[in-house]
Amino acid sequence: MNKLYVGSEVGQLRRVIIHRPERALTHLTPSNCHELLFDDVLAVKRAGEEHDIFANTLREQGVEVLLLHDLLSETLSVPEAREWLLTSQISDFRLGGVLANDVRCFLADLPNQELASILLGGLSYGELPVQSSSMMQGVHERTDFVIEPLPNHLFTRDTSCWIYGGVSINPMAKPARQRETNHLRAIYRWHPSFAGQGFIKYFGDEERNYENSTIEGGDVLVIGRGAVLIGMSERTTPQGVEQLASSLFKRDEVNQIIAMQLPKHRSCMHLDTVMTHMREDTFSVYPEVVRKDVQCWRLTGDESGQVDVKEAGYFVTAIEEALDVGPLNLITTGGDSFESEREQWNDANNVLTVKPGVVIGYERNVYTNEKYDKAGITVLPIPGNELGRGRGGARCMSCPIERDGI
Ligand SMILES: NC(=O)NCCC[C@H](N)C(=O)O
Repeated sequence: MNKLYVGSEVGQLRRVIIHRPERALTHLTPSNCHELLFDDVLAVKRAGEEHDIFANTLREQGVEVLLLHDLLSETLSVPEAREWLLTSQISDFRLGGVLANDVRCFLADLPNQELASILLGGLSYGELPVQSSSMMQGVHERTDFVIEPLPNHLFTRDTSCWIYGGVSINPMAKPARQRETNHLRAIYRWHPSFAGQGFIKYFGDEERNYENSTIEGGDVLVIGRGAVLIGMSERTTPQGVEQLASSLFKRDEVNQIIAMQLPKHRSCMHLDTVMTHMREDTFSVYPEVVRKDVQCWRLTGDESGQVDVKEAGYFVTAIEEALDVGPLNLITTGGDSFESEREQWNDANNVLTVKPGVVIGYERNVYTNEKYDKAGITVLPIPGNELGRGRGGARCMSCPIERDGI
């Protein structure tokens, strides 16, 4: 077993968790998709095929691919994990004691793969083969959910993120994603690839109300040399950043955090939708958002967990200093202003670097990909006409658990 460690954004990628979307997508409808943070319904079979191409592109680059569905099923074979997941995901507070108990009894008899599929993909009242005495069944339609689907598990980047020798298991900002976190808590606690592997859990492993301290991994860039770049976006709050920072400094895993303020818009819901790292001295940026005047702070601290915050001026200079490189090469979204706005929306800036200067990106972003090519960045193109409707690209769809430093 190799070490669980993510030393950068751009070093050789070695192992990654991704999620092939299946059952959850079959539950997406025009009436519920916006609440579930998708802009449209997807062609389910085609989305799976697109995802298979993504997975194979990673494998061809020598990356070991772990599938979230398999990890969850394997975790469910540990009796304590099964018990914990059934109690926490099908809680009495969520469904009322009577229905929760009936649903848990039904689920407890299912094989691991099938149970994982329902936990990830949801269960409607019409699909529940149990007649409960609970009032809940009486007051709900067949298409209402007993267990809400979690289609955004597709974006494994966000729910947990590895930073050097440990992981943050993230309290998510939006209700549609909050149940995802327990799946990752269970996997990291009980799955044999993780249990007892001696990695650090920086933040989010406790079952408690984290209130406003939310973090999502799309905002966290492990830029290397002990530095971390974090976006404070629609999802990640300054309170969340300070909590994570304190734990990172306490464990002595990080020497500085650069925190950037972002507008609270869906088009830039996470930092990685407007900025990704492609080579040690090269970033992709969407210039409409990643502007010179964004507010930026440098956080430092020590093993007491105390965090010191100072204004850091221009974020590019802060990154150059942290990495001891310069000047940084910023490749902006391609095309005229119409084209670049359209391509950013379709995740042209959200590429996954597999090794320095080699990235996976959606093939549809022709203007931006051309600019990458001209700058000497190799784009391994994947189709994303279906997957992209969830508003995430290759970086969003991957959770690296093992990657070299720079
Ligand atoms: N890192 C990312 O930007 N992830 C994409 C998340 C898309 C998802 N539909 C969401 O709204 O959370």
